[in-house]
Amino acid sequence: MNFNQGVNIIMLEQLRHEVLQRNLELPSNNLVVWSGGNVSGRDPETGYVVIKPSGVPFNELTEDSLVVTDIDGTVVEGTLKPSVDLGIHLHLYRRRPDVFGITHTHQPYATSFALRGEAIPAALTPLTHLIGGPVPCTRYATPGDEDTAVAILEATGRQGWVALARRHGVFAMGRSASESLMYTLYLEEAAKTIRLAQIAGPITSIDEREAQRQLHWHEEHYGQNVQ
Ligand SMILES: O=C(CO)[C@@H](O)[C@H](O)COP(=O)(O)O
Repeated sequence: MNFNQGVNIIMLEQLRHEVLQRNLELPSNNLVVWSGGNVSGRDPETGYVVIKPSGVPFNELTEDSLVVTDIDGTVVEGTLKPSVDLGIHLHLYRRRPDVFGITHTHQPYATSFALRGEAIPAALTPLTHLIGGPVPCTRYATPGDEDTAVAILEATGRQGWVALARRHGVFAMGRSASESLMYTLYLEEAAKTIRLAQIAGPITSIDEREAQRQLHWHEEHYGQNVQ
């Protein structure tokens, strides 16, 4: 075994661990039930993608049950059939070199907007800090079909991270599997708060320039990895 192979194996082990943990956080955060939804991650060195197997309930998932494929969908490791949404994940990875993790959920509050074909308005922090504008809703695409990825990219443009798939759920991209999950969690919190506020009456969005100002402020000041 040469050194490079050793590094790759360690990196994929780390990625497997991260992808398993993020998948397990889908049902524990009420973003999906049973075996719905999925998380994947892309290894920056090999370009391989680690994804959940199809139809396996989350309480039966293990690191060994995850499937590793190349960017064309050829299985390079794993004995189970990959997620039915693999083609959507791979299409997004091919078109977005900055994306290294994808989370797909059926989270109820955000999906209530997707069902109505409505964007989630940029109405409050922390969503505005993270997204800096409304979360768009795609045109209809058949669930599971790669066309869903085409519709997502139409809605997000080249830089957006999150879209509502019409009559389906949420797809979030990130610089890692963990970051993509984070977007879905903050999105669900915001969607729930907006739905609760809407019971009392209509709500308004934050002004576009102020939402962008919040996004940039957050990038410059929030967390430990800033000056
Ligand atoms: O919404 C869909 C079907 O498009 C999926 O999210 C399924 O709910 C989960 O599929 P697997 O990842 O288990 O194949």
